[in-house]
Amino acid sequence: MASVSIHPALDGGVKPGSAAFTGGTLACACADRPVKVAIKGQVAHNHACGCTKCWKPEGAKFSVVAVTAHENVTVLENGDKLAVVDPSALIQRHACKACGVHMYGPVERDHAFKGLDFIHPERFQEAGWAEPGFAAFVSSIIEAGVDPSEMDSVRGRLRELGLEPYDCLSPGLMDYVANWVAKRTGTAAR
Ligand SMILES: N[C@@H](CCC(=O)N[C@@H](CSCO)C(=O)NCC(=O)O)C(=O)O
Ligand SMILES: [Zn+2]
Ligand SMILES: [Zn+2]
Repeated sequence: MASVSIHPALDGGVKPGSAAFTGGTLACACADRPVKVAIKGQVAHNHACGCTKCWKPEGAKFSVVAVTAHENVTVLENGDKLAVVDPSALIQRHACKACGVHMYGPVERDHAFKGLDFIHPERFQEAGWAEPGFAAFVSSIIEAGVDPSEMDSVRGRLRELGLEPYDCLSPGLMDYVANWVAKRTGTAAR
């Protein structure tokens, strides 16, 4: 039986990134006047995300999403096509109004991720972006309509691809967020 599809860029195996990648240009899916956004440097914390809020290509169960510092993000072309998907969300996802691709999503609110922008490296016109290292918000794919009976095969396939499945973020990132809160409340050990 064919294995369950996770994402078209991952189904054939996770392609390792290149140490020589110094950034590139993200392009939306429009043939006419595509939105282009320059990203300086390699991306960080790349992961597959099963949440309903991240942009996914048609038919994909997961998105591929990473972060970069906001200062590394520059809208190059056709920025007039961008609109914020959900102004009340932590991540201010700027999407192309014509094709729906999310181009960058800054976190501006007081939060552990403030100053970071979420981007979708599969939209880079260049190869070499750092590969995803884990899968986040896996149970959330049920919210998008996946049958709960499929979850064992989804988690099994993610493990086969080397993407450990978590139902929130990875333990390292969850610890980072919790310690940011502990520092705020004065209870942090260090
Ligand atoms: N079950 C919800 C989860 C949505 C969610 O919390 N998403 C995470 C991960 S996005 C990339 O890692 C998050 O941090 N969201 C903040 C935001 O969306 O602003 C669902 O599936 O909708
Ligand atoms: Zn577009
Ligand atoms: Zn997400």
